Amino acid sequence: MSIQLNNVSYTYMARTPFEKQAIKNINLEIKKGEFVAIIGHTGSGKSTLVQHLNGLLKPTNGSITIDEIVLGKKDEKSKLARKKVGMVFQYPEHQLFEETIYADIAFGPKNLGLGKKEIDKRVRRAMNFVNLDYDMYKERSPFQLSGGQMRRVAIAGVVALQPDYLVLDEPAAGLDPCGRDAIFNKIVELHKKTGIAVILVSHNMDDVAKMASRLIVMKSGEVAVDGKPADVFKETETLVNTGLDIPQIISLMRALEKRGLPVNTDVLTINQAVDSILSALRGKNHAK
Ligand SMILES: Nc1ncnc2c1ncn2[C@@H]1O[C@H](COP(=O)(O)OP(=O)(O)OP(=O)(O)O)[C@@H](O)[C@H]1O
Repeated sequence: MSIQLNNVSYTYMARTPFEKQAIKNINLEIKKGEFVAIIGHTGSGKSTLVQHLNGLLKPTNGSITIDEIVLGKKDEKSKLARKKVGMVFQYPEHQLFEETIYADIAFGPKNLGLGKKEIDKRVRRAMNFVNLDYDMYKERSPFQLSGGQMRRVAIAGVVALQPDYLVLDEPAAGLDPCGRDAIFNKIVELHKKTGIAVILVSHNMDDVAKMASRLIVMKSGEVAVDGKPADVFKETETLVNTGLDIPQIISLMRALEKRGLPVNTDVLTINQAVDSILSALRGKNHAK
């Protein structure tokens, strides 16, 4: 079970004087259950790429399959396959439009043709998931909420669809550090609890290093590197050429290693770094 992109290219305003090729010859497979981050400089083609994953954009060349169903045909199978992919756009709160939070979250499940009982169950679960108290918030207008809360309602609306693949395009853009952490913790929790595949677009290496088990680095519309975070961060030259920084935690570990402390430079989290530094220091003390 996977989403496959076979030699996918996309050109905006094709065959006009303004045409712009945004992605070129992309071959990728994203399997069910993966946590993939797509990272790259602004304009590298990340948003264009992910808008292909649920058939929102149709490739100028190449093809996309979801669980072996080819997208783009107007048949029932293709429509059902697209519904397996939930999409949270940049600034999703701009897409809230119903009068109540309940109605906004229920909108997608209603469109799936689900019954009232099932819709209610999903709305409750989705609100609970994003930490919005059902009884307190269900009748409120989404437009009376803070930016972070509006964002949570928008994410709940996609979660309520119970997709197999969840695509999030910069879901924490514009939020303060607390809001960012809250959103990212929820995404990680959802992934762990349900096994949903997460495809997360980000500019920020530090954010994705902690969460994703695979990084896809985009440069000028192409995939520059694709692999496990620790392996991707070893491609320092490519990353620098791509305009990306390696995570600060890895820079720190490399600096310590250069100064003679035998630390593990593959660590991705603060806890791993602390453990590695402590054990390197203990080793040094033993050697004395
Ligand atoms: N609607 C559009 N019409 C014309 N060109 C576009 C359009 N959307 C994007 N582009 C161009 O396609 C290229 C890739 O854009 P895209 O938005 O996919 O990049 P991105 O990596 O997601 O950037 P960002 O991080 O800034 O969101 C850019 O050169 C951009 O200017």
